[in-house]
Amino acid sequence: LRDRLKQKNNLPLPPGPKKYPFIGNMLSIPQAFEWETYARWGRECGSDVIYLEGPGLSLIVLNSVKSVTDLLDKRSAIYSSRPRSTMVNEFMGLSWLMSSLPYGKLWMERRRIFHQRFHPSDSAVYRPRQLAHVHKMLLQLVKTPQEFMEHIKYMNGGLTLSLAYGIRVLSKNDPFITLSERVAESLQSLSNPHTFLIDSIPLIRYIPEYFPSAKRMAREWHPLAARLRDAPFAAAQKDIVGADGVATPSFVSRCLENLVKSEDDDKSSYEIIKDTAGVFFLAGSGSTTAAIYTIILALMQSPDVQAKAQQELDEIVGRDRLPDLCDEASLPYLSAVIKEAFRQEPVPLVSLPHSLMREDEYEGYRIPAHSIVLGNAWAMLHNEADYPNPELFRPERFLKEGKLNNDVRDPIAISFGFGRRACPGSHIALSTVWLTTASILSAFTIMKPVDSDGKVIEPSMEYFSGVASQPLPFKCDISPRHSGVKALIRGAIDSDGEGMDT
Ligand code: HEM
Repeated sequence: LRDRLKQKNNLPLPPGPKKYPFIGNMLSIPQAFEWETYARWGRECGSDVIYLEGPGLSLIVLNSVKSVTDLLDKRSAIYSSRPRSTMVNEFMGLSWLMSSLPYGKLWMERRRIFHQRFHPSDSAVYRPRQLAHVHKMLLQLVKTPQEFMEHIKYMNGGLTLSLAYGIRVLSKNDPFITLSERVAESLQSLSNPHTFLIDSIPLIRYIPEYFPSAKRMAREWHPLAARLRDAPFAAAQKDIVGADGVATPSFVSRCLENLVKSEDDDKSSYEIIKDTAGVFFLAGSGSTTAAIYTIILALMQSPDVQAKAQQELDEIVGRDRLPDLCDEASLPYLSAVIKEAFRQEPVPLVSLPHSLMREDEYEGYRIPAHSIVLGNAWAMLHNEADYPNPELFRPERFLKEGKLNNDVRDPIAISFGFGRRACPGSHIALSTVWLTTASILSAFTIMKPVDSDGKVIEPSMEYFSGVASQPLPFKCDISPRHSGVKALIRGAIDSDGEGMDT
């Protein structure tokens, strides 16, 4: 063993951009849109695995599907921890969040209960509520189409709150939605190495005054994170023991019922349920909303793509009903549109940071223990070899003879992360994205708005640079495709009826 370790220690580190004494690469890593720089450095070094360093920090960026599969998937037993973060755990008070827990018992307990209660095969639990929330959102689009971004955000927030806690949101200014938005904002910088650098200075936790921004974070974000975990859980518990004793079924209600049945009164069981519901709510709404905004923007920019998707919907679904999840397999063009949107603008451009649990060796390079490992989804999804002319929005690249072409790499397999830490909510996210896109396209036309002089207003196409990539607010003209749209939506809402409560 000693010989082997010695051998590994003699191996070179993977290549990377020029490093300076003491500070390594820290001055050259951009504060924003770093995925494009990582991809360029990879090309310049002729390697899909690059190494960057800073004081107390070693960072590995994986720019190819091969390296991600070899390391994060096949060696996930050692690549599945998360870096310990003073920023997230102590300043922000998010040490309970499953997505930042290190690999180990606490993470496994939470991940297990998530899978048990939201198993992909269990769509009967969430499908009725997805339909009900999407239909409600469609009606809002008829009434105030200019507020489409707000309606989509409320639909996703309402759906996750309903599934996790059985809580119904207010149609405006909902305190829980505002809370989750603020906590999500605080997490936006999480995959940028500058955040890790602050984490890598061990004394920082004792001197928060030294960093004014850290002090502000500690003061503002800590109570918000605690409220996010406690307040909706308390509301759900109150509902369960409410006046009529009838609670809306939810993740929390089912888990608590189970505890009562099993007479398991252990405090830690409550904590696991509370933490898991909290991460479901926080991780579930923002990223799905971001994906839908991207699709709407792409469809507005490509009227010909939109027209083809609508033609397919008219042929298969018709105009007498709204789409349902069971239509998905019959609508390959629409599936290709969604794949192309995930490819062109992946929601997390760089996956959440993984942490290597012990030293490793890959293709003749040494990967130091505790390295932070980032999968650069943007580089993989903009790779010319898999996706020629990657800058173009072209759903046809996924089709052959009118069917989905399985020979083209599926962007969905890259967009939701890797190995044991891959997104556990991907099936809910994908079905919500699909149903929302199909329903909006079947009922509405999305166009660029015009100003008072009749001039088309072009979107800036600018994106917010953070963990979840989302277009900056943009305007769009959404109008019903035919005169029967409102009645169709009202009919769907009437038949959902209990959907809100199943
Ligand atoms: C379009 C929407 C979504 C995208 C693109 C997305 C993507 C991701 C990615 C890339 C990761 C990190 C994976 C890694 O570390 O390799 C992740 C983690 C996670 N996601 Fe999602 N996600 C989405 C929606 C959701 C939804 C709807 C939920 C919950 C219902 C959810 C729950 C989680 C959780 C709990 C984690 C942390 C997993 C862990 O650390 O073990 N996500 N997601």
